Amino acid sequence: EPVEDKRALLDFIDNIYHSRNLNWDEATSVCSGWTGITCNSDNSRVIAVRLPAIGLKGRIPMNTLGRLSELQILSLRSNGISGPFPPDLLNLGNLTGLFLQLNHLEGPLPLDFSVWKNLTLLNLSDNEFNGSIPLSISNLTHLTSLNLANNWLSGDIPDLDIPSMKLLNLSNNNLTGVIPQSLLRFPSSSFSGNNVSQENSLSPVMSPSPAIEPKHHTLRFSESAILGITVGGCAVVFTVISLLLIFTYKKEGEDDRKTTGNKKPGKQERSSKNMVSGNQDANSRLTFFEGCALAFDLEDLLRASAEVLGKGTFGTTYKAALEDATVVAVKRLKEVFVGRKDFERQMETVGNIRHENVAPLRAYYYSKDEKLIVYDYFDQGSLSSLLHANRGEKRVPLDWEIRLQIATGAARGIAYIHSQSGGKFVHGDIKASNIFLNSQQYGCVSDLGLAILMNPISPPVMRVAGYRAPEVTNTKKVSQASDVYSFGVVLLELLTGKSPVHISRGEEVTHLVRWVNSVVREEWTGEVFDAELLIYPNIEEEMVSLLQIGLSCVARMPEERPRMVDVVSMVEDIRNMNRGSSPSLETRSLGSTPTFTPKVDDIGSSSLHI
Ligand SMILES: Nc1ncnc2c1ncn2[C@@H]1O[C@H](COP(=O)(O)OP(=O)(O)OP(=O)(O)O)[C@@H](O)[C@H]1O
Repeated sequence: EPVEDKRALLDFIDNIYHSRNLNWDEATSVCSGWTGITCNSDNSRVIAVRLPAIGLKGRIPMNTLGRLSELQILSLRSNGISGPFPPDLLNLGNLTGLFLQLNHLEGPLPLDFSVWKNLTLLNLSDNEFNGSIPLSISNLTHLTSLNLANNWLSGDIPDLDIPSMKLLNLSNNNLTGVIPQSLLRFPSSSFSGNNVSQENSLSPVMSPSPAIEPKHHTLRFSESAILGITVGGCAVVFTVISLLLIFTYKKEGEDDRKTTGNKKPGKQERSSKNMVSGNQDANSRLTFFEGCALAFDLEDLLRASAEVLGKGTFGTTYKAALEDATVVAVKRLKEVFVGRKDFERQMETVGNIRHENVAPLRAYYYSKDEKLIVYDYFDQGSLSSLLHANRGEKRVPLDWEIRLQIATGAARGIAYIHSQSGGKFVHGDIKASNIFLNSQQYGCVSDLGLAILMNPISPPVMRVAGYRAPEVTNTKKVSQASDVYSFGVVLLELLTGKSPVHISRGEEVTHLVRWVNSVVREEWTGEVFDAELLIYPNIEEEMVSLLQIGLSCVARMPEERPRMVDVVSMVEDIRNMNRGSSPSLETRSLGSTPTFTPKVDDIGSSSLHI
């Protein structure tokens, strides 16, 4: 526990106004989930403070943050910090990233930037800084990105000859004179909104730039173009999250411009963005859940690099990489059926569900045009991709141990979900693409509670239909029993390696539940298991046990399915049973499940023969 750093942080937060509550409790460890705080690997020092859009107002108190001498990243963007450049920050000699954009800082920039010799990312844009750009910035030999746009900086642009610099934005200031030769590799947009020229330079025409364009420039794509890309299922990296929000911004920005006569367009855009991302406008902001260590705002999402992960029933999901290296999954919901109140109520319920086998909902955003939800990003992919992707030569088999852990974890997660809201909560969309691996490599369920927000008459696509219980004819009819059915299909998928609806023998479409039932009836049980599993010794009995559980879950009549808590103990018993004495394979039948006996009519009375 870095006691000194903790004290410094408490001194900081106790002495500055902030409208969003933080979970910085003196009684808890600063390194164990304090919002926006990251410690080093042995928890001896705080190395990152990220507090964007928490409604900070006023000056940064003296002798507070400056005591965090090992700090590498400081992000206080999108707040209402005012006054001169905080002198305290000059003590942070180990900073690699400093993000103070979108505040109300004023006066000159610090004269000597050499104190931050390790700085790679510097963003002081969208403030009210004036005076000239200090030449000492050129001493920052590791700098890769410099953004001073939308300030009131004046005078000549100094010769910032920094070979590592890939991104430069000095636009919308009052800079004059000639662009130095060393900066001509950057696009003209880096200097727009100033009174600068390229005259007198050796090359009269801008040379093609090897530098990366600032990401927010991609805002000029049209929504329809992006939707086209999305529908095309393209997985190339785009800066598209920004586009999800552009209409909201555009509208407000336009209104702003109509009502003010300011000739600095950048600043007007800024204020409209602030209104959306700040905390004042309760109607359109990202709402975070208690205990969430993530700290970013819409502004950050706007700038994020985003990759389309896939398009599902409820919308499109993106992997968004924020400037500070935080990676999240953002789901853009389409056709939300309910109004704001119901949506928020459901989000609050879901957001407060915390269990190691339930993917935590981190934040949501609701406006008339956009509904977004933010989750942690799971970098191993979903159970669906683990099972079905790369079935060719490059395939890494999903071993039995992990499959059993996925089943156990997901079952526990669903059982926990069912215990919420007075034992009435329904997931509504259990399927392999909504199950991920948690840090212990157990299953973890995501996307809970979305089904009832969506249009109840949307027809299920075939992929989804395979998981849907027979009685669910529209999304309003989902129930805990239908979750159990869907989980049963997931178990069958885990065991067979086959999708719930798959093509077999050429064109013929096979429904997994029917296929497994018929193979079992024919007493060819051994045929159902994924060939990948057959290489593991001594797991037949466990596979058969899991198959029994799966088949009991997919019973046709809802009342004949086990409850999820029973499923959990049955799945857990598979391992317990194996450790103790267990009946031999020959003597076990489908009807011998310890805690639940499925009806013979549904699954047949035949013994399982391998
Ligand atoms: N938090 C996440 N981390 C990593 N990948 C994710 C995350 N959430 C979703 N995905 C993946 O993104 C893709 C699209 O997900 P999405 O939830 O939009 O659709 P789906 O799960 O296929 O269908 P549905 O919308 O019906 O649940 C899927 O492959 C899913 O596994």
